[in-house]
Amino acid sequence: MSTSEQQDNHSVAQQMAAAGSFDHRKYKAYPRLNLTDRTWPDQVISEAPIWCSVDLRDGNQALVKPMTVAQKVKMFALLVKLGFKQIEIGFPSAAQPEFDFARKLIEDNLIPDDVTIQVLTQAREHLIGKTFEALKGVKRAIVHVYNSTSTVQREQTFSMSQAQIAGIAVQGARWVQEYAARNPNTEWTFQYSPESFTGTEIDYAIEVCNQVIDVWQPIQGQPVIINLPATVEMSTPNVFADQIEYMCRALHQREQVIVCLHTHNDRGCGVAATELGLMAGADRVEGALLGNGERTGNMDLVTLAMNLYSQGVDPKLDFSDVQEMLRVCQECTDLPVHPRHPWVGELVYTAFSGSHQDAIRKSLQFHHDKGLAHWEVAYLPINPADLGRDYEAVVRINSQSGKGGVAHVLERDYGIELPKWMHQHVSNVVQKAAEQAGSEVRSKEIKALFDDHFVAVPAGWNLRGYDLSSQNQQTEATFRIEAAEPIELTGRGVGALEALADALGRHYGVAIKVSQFDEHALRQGTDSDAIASVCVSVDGVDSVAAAIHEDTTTANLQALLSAVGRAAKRVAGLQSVG
Ligand SMILES: CC(=O)SCCNC(=O)CCNC(=O)[C@H](O)C(C)(C)COP(=O)(O)OP(=O)(O)OC[C@H]1O[C@@H](n2cnc3c(N)ncnc32)[C@H](O)[C@@H]1OP(=O)(O)O
Ligand SMILES: CC(C)C(=O)C(=O)O
Ligand SMILES: [Mg+2]
Repeated sequence: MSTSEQQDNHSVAQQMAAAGSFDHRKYKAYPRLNLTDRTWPDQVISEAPIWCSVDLRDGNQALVKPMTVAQKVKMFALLVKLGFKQIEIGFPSAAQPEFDFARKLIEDNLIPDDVTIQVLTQAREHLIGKTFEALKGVKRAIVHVYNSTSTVQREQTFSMSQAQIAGIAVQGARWVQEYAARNPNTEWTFQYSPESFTGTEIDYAIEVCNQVIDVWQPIQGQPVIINLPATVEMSTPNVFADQIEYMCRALHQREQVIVCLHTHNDRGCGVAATELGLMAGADRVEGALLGNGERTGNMDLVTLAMNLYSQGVDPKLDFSDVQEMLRVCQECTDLPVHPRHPWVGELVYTAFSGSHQDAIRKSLQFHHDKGLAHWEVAYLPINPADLGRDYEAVVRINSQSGKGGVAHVLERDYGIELPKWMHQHVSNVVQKAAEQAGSEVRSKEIKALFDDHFVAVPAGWNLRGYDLSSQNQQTEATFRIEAAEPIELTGRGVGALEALADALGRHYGVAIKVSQFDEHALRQGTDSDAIASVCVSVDGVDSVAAAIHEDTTTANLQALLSAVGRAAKRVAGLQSVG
C-alpha cells in the first residue's frame, strides 16, 4: 500500500471513529409506503412457498472460511435430503472452488432429477460467460443475475443515474438470454434481483424489474423469477409487506413471474418479513439453514418451515432428524448454534422454571389421558419428538424448579409416581441440593437424593419378616425387626399397616398415626416391584419414607418402619427403647 493510500485509509478510519458516537440523531426513519388498500393483513399462509436454499452462496460468502468443495458436497447432500428442490450452489465466476463445485455436481451426476441448481452472477459479460461455462451439460438451471439499484449504491458505489443502472440490469438480462440461447440443451430459468431493493425507490424498482421482464418475455415460455431482496433489512416487516404487495400489483406479466423474497435479518425480523411478504403475494422464498448469511444472516429456512409446520401446514421440508442437520451445518460452516435458536436450539424445549414444569407435566398427562387429536400442550408449541428430540430435555432441574418438575423427572425416568402429598417433601431435598450446587441437578442425582432421603432404610429399622392373620376385618400380626438386637413385636389393627403402627406405638410408648399412604407398581424395573410411600405422625412429629419391594405388603410395612425410624432423632420416645 502506498503512503498516500495509507493516509487515505487512516483519515477514513478517523472520520468513522469521530462519527461513531452513540447518537441516534444521525439516523433517519425509513419512508413509509402509502398503500392504503393493502390486502395482505387478511391473508393466511396455507401452503409452503417454493423453497430455495442459498446456504451454498449467500451463506458461504459470509463465512470466515468459505466451504471447501468437499464441505459443499456435504451441504448439498443435506439440502437434498431435507427436501429442497431448488438450491443456489454458488457464484461460479467468483472463485475456482465455486466453479469446480458446479462442475463436480454436474460431472459426477450428483443433482437428482427433481432438483434444480441455481447460480448467481453480476451483470458483467465475462462473469456471465464464465457462469455458463460452469453450467455446461446441466439438465436444468436457474441463472440469477443481479445489480444494485438503491439510491446509495447508485450515487456512492456506481456514480450512475437511474437510467444507467437500469441499463446494467437490461444488458445483464440480455447477456443471460444470449448465453442461454447458445446452450439450448439445458432447460433455463432466469432470475433477476434488484439488489439492495429495500434501499431503492419503489417505483424505480418496478421500472427496472419490468424492463428486465420485458427483455425476458416469460409469456413466451421461459420462466422468470423476480427476487426482491431485503439486502439490508431497513424497516418493520409490515412496510416490507406493503412493498411486496405493491410490486406484485405492478410487475408486468405477473402470471408468468415468480415473485421471490430474500430477506436478511439486520433488525431481527427476517422471518417475520418473509411471512408477511408471502401474505402479500410472493411465491418463492430464499434463505439459509439456521439463518447463516451476510451480517446478521439470511432468513432462517428452518424457522420459517417449522412455523408453517406448527400451524398444521405441510412445509414440504423434512426436519425430522434435526441433530443430523445441526451436525452437518456445523461441520460445513464452523458456526455454533445458539441453544435458544427457534425450534432447534438445545434448550428450546427445556423448562427449568417450576411453574412451566408443573404445567408441562399436567398438560402432557392430560393430552395422554384424553388422547387429543391435536397437539395442545402448555409451553410446547410442537411435540419435540417430531424433531427427533427426547423428552429428557423437556424438564431439567435447578434452583428455579418446583415440585412438579422433580415429580416429573422421577416419573419419566424411573417410573416413580410420587403421590401429590409427597411432592413437597422430595422437592425440598432437591431444592436444597440445587441451591448448594448452584447448577443443574441431573436426573440421576435426583434419584440418588430420593433414595438417600426416602428409600434408604435407617439402621435398625429393617423389616425381617412378618406373619399376619385376619379375622372380621381385624389383623393380628407379628413383625421381626432387625434393630441393634433383633426384636419381635406384635400388634393389631385394620390391616397390616395399622397393626405395625400399633405394635411400634406400644413398644416405644409413642403415638403413631399414618396420615398419608400410597402404593403403586413401578413402571420401570422388575415388573413385580412396588413402591409404597408413607407419612406418619409420631408424637406429633411428621416423617415420610418410601420403600420398594417385590412384595407389596413388605413395601408398605417397610415404608412405615422407615418413616418411624427417620423420626427417631426428633422423637425422644423412639430413642428410649432398644
Ligand atoms: C448482496 C449480495 O450478496 S450480492 C452478491 C455478493 N457476492 C459476492 O460478491 C461474492 C463473490 N464476488 C466476487 O468474488 C467478486 O466480487 C467477483 C469475482 C464477482 C468480481 O470481482 P472483481 O471484479 O474483482 O471485483 P468487484 O466485485 O469489486 O467489482 C466491482 C466492479 O463491478 C461492478 N459491479 C459490481 N456489481 C455489479 C453487478 N451486479 N453488475 C454489474 N457490475 C457490477 C462495480 O461497479 C465495479 O465496477 P468498477 O470496477 O468499474 O468500479
Ligand atoms: C444477490 C442478492 C439477492 C442478495 O444476496 C441480497 O440482496 O441479499
Ligand atoms: Mg443476500
